Amino acid sequence: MPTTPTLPPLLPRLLDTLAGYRQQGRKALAVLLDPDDFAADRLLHFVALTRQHPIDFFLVGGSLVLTEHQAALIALLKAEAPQVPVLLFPSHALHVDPAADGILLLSLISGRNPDFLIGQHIVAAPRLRQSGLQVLPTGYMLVDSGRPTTASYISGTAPLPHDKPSIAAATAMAGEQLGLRLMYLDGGSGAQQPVSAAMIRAVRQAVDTPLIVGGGLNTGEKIYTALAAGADLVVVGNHLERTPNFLADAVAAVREAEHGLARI
Ligand SMILES: CC(C)=CCC/C(C)=C/CC/C(C)=C/CC/C(C)=C/COP(=O)(O)OP(=O)(O)O
Ligand SMILES: O=P(O)(O)OC[C@@H](O)CO
Ligand SMILES: [Mg+2]
Repeated sequence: MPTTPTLPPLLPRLLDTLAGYRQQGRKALAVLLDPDDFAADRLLHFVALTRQHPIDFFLVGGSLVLTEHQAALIALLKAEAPQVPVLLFPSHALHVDPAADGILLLSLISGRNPDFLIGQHIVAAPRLRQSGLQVLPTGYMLVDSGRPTTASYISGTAPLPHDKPSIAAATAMAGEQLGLRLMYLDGGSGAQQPVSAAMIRAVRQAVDTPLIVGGGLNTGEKIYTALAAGADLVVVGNHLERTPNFLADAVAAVREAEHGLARI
């Protein structure tokens, strides 16, 4: 007798977890690892650090991504830190890998490039369905950070103006009305200046979804500011790649923001 295929749950567990953070005022930290900068010995050292200074998620992604690098990176994370969920942060339909736990299914709503709004998603959809990955539909907004970033260049889109919180708020509002469940404000990898507190506050007030903020968060102060302005989850990539010991400061800043302590 043919079996009825089981459809994935409407609200995946990871999305539930993030929505829960928002309701409980819990703040979270994700570390972005770029598969193309994969070096097993450095990674092992970094994962050991995360045992002393626990993080909430690993994000795995980059603008190019050679498949075997991504697979090796996920395998290492699953072997060494099985308790930390691994979320794909893809820039292309080719980057779907069922070995991760979930995927930030980004729709680049700050841009006007149909391929990154819906095109890549159509190509990825059957493989995503088959993969069993938890799908987290995410409104992805690139924000001008003073210079072109890899993501703005690769996507061929103009980022949101840095000093226009109201445009970011309306963009997020439209994304939420279209059914997106997370919002991600990103200054872009290696941003010169992070997304402003005013913009984070405006988006926070405009939507009810959990809010992710990343790009150029390279001091505890910047992390604290982003969280205090309303981010639920901050993402740190480049600075931790270069300076793994920054993890202690990053985790401390997240805990301070969570407890509403004033920074000295
Ligand atoms: C539907 C699927 C599966 C994919 C499409 C996903 C979309 C729409 C992506 C939005 C646009 C985009 C190109 C995002 C890039 C996100 C990313 C992985 C940034 C990290 O950039 P790096 O390549 O690490 O930058 P650097 O290494 O140069 O600092
Ligand atoms: O590498 P950084 O600048 O920390 O940025 C992380 C992430 O938000 C990039 O998309
Ligand atoms: Mg990178």
